[in-house]
Amino acid sequence: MATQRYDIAVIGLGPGGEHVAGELASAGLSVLAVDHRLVGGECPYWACIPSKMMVRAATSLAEARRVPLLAGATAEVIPDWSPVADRIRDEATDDWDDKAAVDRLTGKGATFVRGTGRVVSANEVEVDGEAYAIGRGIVVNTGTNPLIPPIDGIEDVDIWTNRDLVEARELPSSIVILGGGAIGCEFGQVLARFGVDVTIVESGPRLLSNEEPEASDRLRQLFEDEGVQVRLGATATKVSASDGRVELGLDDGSSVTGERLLVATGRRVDPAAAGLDRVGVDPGAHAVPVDDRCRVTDGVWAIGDITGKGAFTHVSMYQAGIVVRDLLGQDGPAADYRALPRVTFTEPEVGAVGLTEAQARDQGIDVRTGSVPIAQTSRGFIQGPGNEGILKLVEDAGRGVLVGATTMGPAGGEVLGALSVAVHAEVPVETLRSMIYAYPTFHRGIETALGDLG
Ligand SMILES: Cc1cc2nc3c(=O)[nH]c(=O)nc-3n(C[C@H](O)[C@H](O)[C@H](O)COP(=O)(O)OP(=O)(O)OC[C@H]3O[C@@H](n4cnc5c(N)ncnc54)[C@H](O)[C@@H]3O)c2cc1C
Ligand SMILES: NC(=O)c1ccc[n+]([C@@H]2O[C@H](COP(=O)([O-])OP(=O)(O)OC[C@H]3O[C@@H](n4cnc5c(N)ncnc54)[C@H](O)[C@@H]3O)[C@@H](O)[C@H]2O)c1
Repeated sequence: MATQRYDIAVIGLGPGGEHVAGELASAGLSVLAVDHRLVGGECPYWACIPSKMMVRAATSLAEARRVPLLAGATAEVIPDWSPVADRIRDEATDDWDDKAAVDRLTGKGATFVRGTGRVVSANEVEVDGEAYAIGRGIVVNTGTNPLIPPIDGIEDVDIWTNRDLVEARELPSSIVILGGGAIGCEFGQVLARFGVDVTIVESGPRLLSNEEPEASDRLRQLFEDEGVQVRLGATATKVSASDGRVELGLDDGSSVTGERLLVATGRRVDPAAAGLDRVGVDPGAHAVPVDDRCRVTDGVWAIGDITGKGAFTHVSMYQAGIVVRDLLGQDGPAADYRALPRVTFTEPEVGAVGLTEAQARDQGIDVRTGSVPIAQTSRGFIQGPGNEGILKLVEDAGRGVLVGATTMGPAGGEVLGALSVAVHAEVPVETLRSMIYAYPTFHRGIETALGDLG
């Protein structure tokens, strides 16, 4: 029997859950906010922020190595992981202490409980066995955990996930990375630039398989030029460890070895762990079904990676805003994922929004594409070393609007901004063609790619 009552329970305080709890408490509702680890979730402590600090450091090494090509001589650039590890501890994670975040949340009036929460019904939750009656709504933002594939021998090997690498004080001399998605590519390039011998093993035919093949192919080439070994279409059949090395056997009979094995093969959603099976969600679901207000059922909302709408912090925050409005009875647009932006922070950055060419064709859209290699633009020419990339547009020719774009190149994630507006607002291609694009910018490549649509 629940003796304590709240208007709202937020189970899991990833970026979106923390926002929902804070906003609703500030609006005067009584809010029970629950997390069994750190307030803020994966993003600030083991994901976006520390990984982008690593990228920042690795990019500075790459730029220093370009000095002889552009600006004279440098003393030898000697990579050292200590400043990165220190920055992650001191500036990003406060040594994995969330006191500041907890204070911020409770300062807004929420009650924070550190524990494992579970939905019991649409008006009751449980935290470590303690029951709470919930009057107005339960919001679930429990995120994901690294997915460990069932490879023969893997349970006997001390594998790394993103969490181990982010916490590492020292780097191994060599590493095998299983998975060539966003995590594998970002970390793989960082580690290679710090002198680690990196092998990426990807079971699919290309890196960043959700993005345009042109981007994947360029990235693979660049990685190989930097000394990263890329094994595509390779399935791991067994793994073992001995003498301080991990050996991964592959389906073609070959094997790869490294001091460490980093598993980056996607994420696992566990609806039942959050009690969502109690309100009708299939416990084996790979994503929690939600409507366009992120409702699972009457009285229960879900946001973030578990909804399968894009495992990004900006999706979690976007959905949080929708749920806050819904719970406060305010008007506002429903969720619309047509112009979902994403950026993989390799160098060059791979920015993308909306549909790829293949996805647009699969939807039966009358597709026209236009593209330009960044090196062929004025700014790319000026940039010289490090100017690799491509800008590609996907047009719905029937409607004369862009439905997708890829901005791979220096500052690719920033160039993406203009094209996110174009896709989101369905700006007519003719209007985009009539604009003035500043010279010589990277985004001016958009004009050239528009001219190439055909
Ligand atoms: C290495 C890496 C790099 C990334 N880089 C980027 C990036 O650059 N940009 C970007 O947009 N995204 C990035 N992401 C993805 C991003 O981290 C997630 O999309 C983001 O954290 C949002 O997740 P979420 O809202 O689902 O919750 P999460 O951040 O996963 O947080 C969920 C919270 O719920 C808690 N929890 C779980 N179960 C329970 C329970 N039963 N009871 C109580 N608490 C519970 C957990 O302790 C956790 O604090 C990256 C991910 C990784 C792994
Ligand atoms: N910059 C960013 O926004 C950013 C950065 C990192 C992670 N993320 C988010 O985190 C999520 C998880 O990242 P991720 O890289 O783990 O997942 P992912 O889904 O992006 O990539 C996983 C890759 O592993 C491969 N794979 C799966 N099983 C395999 C196996 N047994 N052997 C070899 N390869 C295998 C898949 O084919 C896929 O290419 C991403 O979906 C992304 O949304 C975002």
